Amino acid sequence: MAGECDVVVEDLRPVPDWNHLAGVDSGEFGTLAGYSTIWLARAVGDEGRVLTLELEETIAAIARENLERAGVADRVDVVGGPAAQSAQCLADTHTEPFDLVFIDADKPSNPAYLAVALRLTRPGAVIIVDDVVHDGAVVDEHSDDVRVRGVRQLVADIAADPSLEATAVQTVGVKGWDGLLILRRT
Ligand SMILES: C[S@@+](CC[C@H](N)C(=O)[O-])C[C@H]1O[C@@H](n2cnc3c(N)ncnc32)[C@H](O)[C@@H]1O
Repeated sequence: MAGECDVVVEDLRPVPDWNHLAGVDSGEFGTLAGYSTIWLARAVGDEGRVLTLELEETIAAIARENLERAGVADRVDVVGGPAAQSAQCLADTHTEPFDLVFIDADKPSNPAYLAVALRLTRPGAVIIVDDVVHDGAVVDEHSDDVRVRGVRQLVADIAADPSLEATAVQTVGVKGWDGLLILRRT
């Protein structure tokens, strides 16, 4: 690997060899303690793989422990570092596409995550983005909330891409972390 990928691969841990993957594979932006990762890992089954990207190495370590406890660590790779950079490295160096991507990291980066997720998936794949309603704040086109602006740009990018079908679903939330966007590559 060369250039920016050196930082991810050498400073953190090796990006796994995704060329061996078979069956259903999922990617995740934003791991935290691994709660959603465990659901993804159970969903992909014995033959599937999950790659999850987490900025903070200390948090990634907690997620790995939880994945061990849940009995799914053998099918998950937690990669520490900035998700956009790690995903870009994967897109540049591996061809194996994901069947499903879950985007749930820093919200201002949502447009960048969508762009690289499209490089890591093939037609028919599903991409899910969490927290896209923000208690209704996303309808305010003048909002200076960077999370809202990230979601609004994401939605605009999706609307401008005729190869994508998407819908947003409201969910119940009390802290402004609500709403799911589900999109499918046609
Ligand atoms: C909402 S939490 C993820 C929750 C998790 N997906 C779940 O549902 O259980 C967001 C996570 O994204 C991580 N994060 C924030 N900025 C990031 C970045 N630039 N790259 C990767 N991860 C990032 C945070 O450290 C945090 O752990």
